[in-house]
Amino acid sequence: MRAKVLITPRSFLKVKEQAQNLLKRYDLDLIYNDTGKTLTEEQMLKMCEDVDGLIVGIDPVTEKVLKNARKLKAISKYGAGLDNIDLKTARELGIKVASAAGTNATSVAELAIGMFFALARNLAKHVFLVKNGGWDRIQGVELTGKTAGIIGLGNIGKEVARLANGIGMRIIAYDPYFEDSEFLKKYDVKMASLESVFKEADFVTLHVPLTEATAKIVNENTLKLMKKTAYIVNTSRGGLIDEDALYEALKNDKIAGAASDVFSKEPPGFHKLLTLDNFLLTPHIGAYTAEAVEKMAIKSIENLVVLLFDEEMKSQA
Ligand SMILES: NC(=O)c1ccc[n+]([C@@H]2O[C@H](COP(=O)([O-])OP(=O)(O)OC[C@H]3O[C@@H](n4cnc5c(N)ncnc54)[C@H](O)[C@@H]3O)[C@@H](O)[C@H]2O)c1
Ligand SMILES: O=C(O)CC[C@@H](O)C(=O)O
Repeated sequence: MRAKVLITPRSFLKVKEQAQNLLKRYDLDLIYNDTGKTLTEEQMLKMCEDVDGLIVGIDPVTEKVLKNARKLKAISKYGAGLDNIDLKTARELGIKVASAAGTNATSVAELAIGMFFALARNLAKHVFLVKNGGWDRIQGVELTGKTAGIIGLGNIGKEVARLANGIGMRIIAYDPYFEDSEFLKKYDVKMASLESVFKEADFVTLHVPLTEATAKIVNENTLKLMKKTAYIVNTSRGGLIDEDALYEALKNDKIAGAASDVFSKEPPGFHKLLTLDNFLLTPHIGAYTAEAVEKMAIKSIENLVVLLFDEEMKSQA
């Protein structure tokens, strides 16, 4: 019987033809999410009910969804973060999971560095000001010579380090699992404690996965360690920040500003952070580039084939 695969990411539709071409040698029925939105748990429950494989974006793959998906054998993440998948239940049910980490590292790192520049030169405020008839100038700061504090030195964190090094920033990083001393030498990165990163960095940037250990890693206590002139950038997951504590720190000018691509609830709807002009935001666009979309699609397809058929993808030549 043909295996059925649900493909949920909205941006996957942009490379649908290429994906179908890659998969044409396999006996698969492909079903797409054509709602134009991230699926809810209710929708996932129904749509996963009779599928053998899943290529998933940030839609919720909860315990309830997994237990209801009786035929599901493989989940291939279209992207890096696995926090939307209940990995413990998947393991218990024998459902295999793979990540496409690395495929969007350049795109996310470029957005993080873009946010450094936008914060340093008040780009959003200046655009708004001039479009509203003003011509005032807000003094900015240079990035050259400033300290980038990278929390999580994986695929994205390393790209941020490479780019920050190119700009002439001093780089410190916290990642207890990092072991590549050659990389540290090449890009002049100094490993530091989490506390030192918060204390010393002019730009703290988050690149850890959302787990029990990292949830609210930015909180009242860690924000208190930061310099009044420092900025925080989050292109990882909303749950890494205690958003109430960030609001208080920004509102009371305890730190200079923050930029976030991600929120604990997406879309955030009305959120008090959105009322602050030292808070920049984007709607989870980190991986939304032509290049990353293609790489995520190809890698998630390759991973699915390995998980479902236990083989490397057959050459398309
Ligand atoms: N905004 C977006 O669209 C977007 C796109 C891609 C990834 N992301 C997020 O970025 C995260 C990182 O992606 P990646 O590709 O770099 O992942 P990765 O797995 O390559 O790197 C994660 C790094 O975090 C480190 N780490 C894990 N737990 C830690 C802890 N408790 N303290 C410090 N370091 C810890 C790991 O050692 C690893 O080096 C993803 O998990 C995802 O949540 C967001
Ligand atoms: O589906 C997307 O576009 C985002 C995926 C991204 O958050 C990731 O974890 O790689």
